[in-house]
Amino acid sequence: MGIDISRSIFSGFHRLSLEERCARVAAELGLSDAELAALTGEEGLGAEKAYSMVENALGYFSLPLGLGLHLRVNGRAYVAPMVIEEASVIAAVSFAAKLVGSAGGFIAEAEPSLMVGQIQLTRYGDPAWAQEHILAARSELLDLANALQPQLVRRGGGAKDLEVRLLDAPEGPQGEPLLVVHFLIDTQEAMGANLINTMMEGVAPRIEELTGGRVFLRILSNLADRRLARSRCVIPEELLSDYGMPGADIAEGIVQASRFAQADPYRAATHNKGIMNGIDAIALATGQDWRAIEAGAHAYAARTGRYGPLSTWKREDGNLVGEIELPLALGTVGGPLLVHPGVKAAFKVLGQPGARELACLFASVGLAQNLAAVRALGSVGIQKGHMALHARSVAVSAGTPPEWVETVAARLVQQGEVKVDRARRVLGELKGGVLPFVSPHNEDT
Ligand SMILES: CC(C)(COP(=O)([O-])OP(=O)([O-])OC[C@H]1O[C@@H](n2cnc3c(N)ncnc32)[C@H](O)[C@@H]1OP(=O)([O-])[O-])[C@@H](O)C(=O)NCCC(=O)NCCSC(=O)C[C@@](C)(O)CC(=O)[O-]
Ligand SMILES: NC(=O)C1=CN([C@@H]2O[C@H](COP(=O)(O)OP(=O)(O)OC[C@H]3O[C@@H](n4cnc5c(N)ncnc54)[C@H](OP(=O)(O)O)[C@@H]3O)[C@@H](O)[C@H]2O)C=CC1
Repeated sequence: MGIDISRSIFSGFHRLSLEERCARVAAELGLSDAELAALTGEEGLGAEKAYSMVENALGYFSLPLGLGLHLRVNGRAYVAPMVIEEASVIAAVSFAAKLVGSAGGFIAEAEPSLMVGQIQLTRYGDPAWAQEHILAARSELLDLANALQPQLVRRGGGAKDLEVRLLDAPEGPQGEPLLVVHFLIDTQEAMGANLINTMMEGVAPRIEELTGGRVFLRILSNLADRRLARSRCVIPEELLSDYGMPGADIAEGIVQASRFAQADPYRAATHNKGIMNGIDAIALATGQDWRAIEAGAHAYAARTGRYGPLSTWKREDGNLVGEIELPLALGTVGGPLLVHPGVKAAFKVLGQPGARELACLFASVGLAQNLAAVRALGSVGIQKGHMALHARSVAVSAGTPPEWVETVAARLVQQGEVKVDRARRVLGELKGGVLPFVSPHNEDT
């Protein structure tokens, strides 16, 4: 199932009330009452399911879920469920997606689901001899690994190759070099950690037999650099004009942000945090292992030995061109995907994508979030858009009743001080009848 973005059915969605949003989403995406209830959290995980998922469970914990809108990737339109506690991220993704959509959308690709399983071998004697013996048994070892996951092999996946790596000992030349066997495993629709770990534990004894060495660790690597996803967008500069500034100036600010991130790891960390704002949020909504995604992304950002940005921006022939590349080990089967009703509903909203299609979408969401942030940072600054939206949570933190939240938030933005103390004062003035009341949903924040 896909949605037709050309009808702009979700334009102005943020101006609707909660009830109107639910009705619109259910109607446009064909959600049943049960699916809608699962998505909104009304019929969520439940204590019993939580009990089966983690240890010492007491219950479950809620976070806001919103929809990233206007996303167009490889010609297909998506509504992206996003779970996040931070204001302005979902607005930013939707904003940038709308902008990129008006220029044709994102073009993305994702590599097959090839992951690395690692086996650490010690006390093997001569490194060249051990390496030779392992490589000579390559077919036997791959067959052994595959015999442990016959279903995966039947689906076209499984262990495809192995490599032997010799690494310098961390203690220096006096230490034994580290010998690490890498199995390259196609995990198909699974993220793959459990599949791989089973294989690594199963083949390790044979590696000990072959070399007379001793195996210690047997585990996947989260640096999933054989499972990269890439997304790209090309935006004519005139589409960028805003805040009374020409598009060329906005594009220049974005390119300067990119140069800054390329030159300075201090900036690159924040640049990538912005990217992960979007990716983590859709990862949570779709039940992914977001720690694995985070670990992979940052390790990849440091692959050259110097931490750098996951995305870059340049100006080319009157266009702004953005590109992102990162490892994305995603699953559409297994784990919480079967258990959590909200995750199942999120997949329905996304049109049941496969793992590689999902990775194309994740990369595009990351690039969209990055575009919105660097566009603001390189022009008017982040606070204008971000603090205006953050003001609503500040108003709630100050104890503002729901019907007054918009009024208090608007006042905080107007006064240029988005703080809880100030919100309490504004609330006091409202209660004392000093300020007029503004109804929610009838004005932009
Ligand atoms: C906040 C905006 C989008 C406003 O921008 P705007 O110009 O007021 O937006 P607009 O009124 O032109 O609306 C355009 C579209 O944006 C969306 N939109 C617009 N407003 C809303 C809203 N209230 N709720 C939901 N969606 C909204 C919405 O999709 C709308 O289209 P429509 O659906 O109406 O046809 C803009 O100022 C912006 O993108 N700012 C950047 C915000 C940002 O990046 N936040 C991330 C958190 S900051 C951070 O943690 C990361 C950082 C910054 O440190 C990373 C880094 O340093 O690189
Ligand atoms: N470092 C890390 O990142 C670690 C992460 N984890 C956790 O591991 C979990 C992910 O491991 P993963 O192995 O993906 O999950 P699962 O253990 O849930 O395995 C996925 C299952 O899906 C089944 N399956 C059905 N259809 C397919 C298909 N088309 N392609 C592939 N598999 C299919 C496979 O079973 P069958 O082939 O038998 O049908 C497989 O057992 C996450 O919960 C993660 O948090 C665990 C340890 C470490």
